[in-house]
Order: sequence, then structure tokens, then C-alpha cells
Amino acid sequence: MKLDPFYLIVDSADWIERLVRLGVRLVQLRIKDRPEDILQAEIRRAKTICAAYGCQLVINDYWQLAIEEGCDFVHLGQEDLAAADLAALRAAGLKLGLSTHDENELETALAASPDYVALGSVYPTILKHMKWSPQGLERITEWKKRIAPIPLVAIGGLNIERLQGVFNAGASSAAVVTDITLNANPEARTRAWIEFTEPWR
Ligand SMILES: Cc1ncc(COP(=O)(O)OP(=O)(O)O)c(N)n1
Ligand SMILES: Cc1nc(C(=O)O)sc1CCOP(=O)(O)O
Ligand SMILES: [Mg+2]
Repeated sequence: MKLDPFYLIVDSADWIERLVRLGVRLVQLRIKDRPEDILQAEIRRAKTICAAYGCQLVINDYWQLAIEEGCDFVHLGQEDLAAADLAALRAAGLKLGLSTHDENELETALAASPDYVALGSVYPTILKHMKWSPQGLERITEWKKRIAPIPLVAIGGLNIERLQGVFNAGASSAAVVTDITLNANPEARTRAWIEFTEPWR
């Protein structure tokens, strides 16, 4: 499976509406701590927008809702994975991306035959507290060797200036939140990401 090299992660359908129209091809809806009816409405809206613009939508965490809403890609962390019904996910035809942060997590992830493996946090991130030290670029190369031909998503602290190093090290796709959502001009920054990642598309 080929992933788009630019993997946008946002926390609302509003963000998806704002940025996917610019040409984003891979987006994750990552919503935390909202009631189920809101989650369902957000997923529905995100799905409609992504379908209209030919963008692959990935649902973070909420795999049951993703199945119920007819989505086709979920991202799970290791705790999410332990609680998930993989057979149900696969039976519903969902593709699966998995987080990894260390050797043990990589083993667990590979045993689940994921459609991509994410490695983070490559650089320090301000979005969430991480239990692990930043992984660095060498770790990307090591992970790539271990998981090929499964695509590798690099995440954490990424910005445009760091992309060349991340792709040279072996990442298939670069996931990003705050370099775009906290930018003074998220639309311009999104366009810059799309343009910069073009050689890897
Ligand atoms: C592409 C990608 N990689 C990693 C994560 C992190 O997932 P997880 O470890 O489950 O943490 P939360 O995002 O749920 O806080 C991700 N969402 N996407
Ligand atoms: C959601 C997430 N997961 C990570 C992991 O390492 O699993 S790092 C991360 C935050 C990514 O945000 P930013 O691009 O703003 O650093
Ligand atoms: Mg999670």
C-alpha cells in the first residue's frame, strides 16, 4: 500500500473542511474526550468531505464507530489495540495503522499485520506528553529495515524544515499536527507541505 507522504492530523471536521480542499490526500480525525453523538456527527461530516475531495480518512481510536459509520481506515495506539477486536476490524474491511515507540511495541504491532506502522515521537512534541525520549532519525532507518515493505509513518515534532531528513531516513509519510494547526496561516502552511512533499508522492 502506498501512503501519501503528507499525513495531516486534526481534531475536528471543521479543520478537515478548511484544509482538505487544498489538496490534502491523507487525513486523520483525532478527537479526544467528546461524547459519542458528537464523535459520530464529526465522523460523518469528515467522511462526506473526504469523499468529495478524494482524501483518505483515518479515524483515530474509535474503531467501533469507524465500522458503524462505514469508514475504511483506523489508527490505534497500543492500548487501543489491546482492547480492539481485530477480527471484527478486518471482517469490516478496515485498514489499520498502529503506533510504536519501542521494540516491544513494534513486535506487538507487527503481530497484528498493520497496513502502516507509525514511529514517534521523532522530535519533541508539544501536543502531548510522551513517556519516551525523542526517537531521532536513525531510529526511522532502523524501523524501516525492520518493517519493510510495510509503510512507515514518522510523527512528532515535524515541520517542513525537518522533512528532508525524515524521508531520507526512510519514512514513507510524515504526520503532523501543530506545525499546521498552530501556524499563523494554516492554509499557507498546508500548501507548503503539499508542495514540499511532492517528490515523494
Ligand atoms: C499517525 C499516528 N501515529 C501515532 C499516533 C498516536 O496514537 P496513540 O499512541 O494512540 O495516541 P493518541 O493519538 O490516541 O493520543 C497517531 N494518532 N497517529
Ligand atoms: C499524536 C501524536 N502521537 C505521537 C506518537 O509518538 O505516537 S506524537 C503525536 C503528536 C504529533 O503532533 P505534532 O506534529 O504537533 O508534534
Ligand atoms: Mg490512541
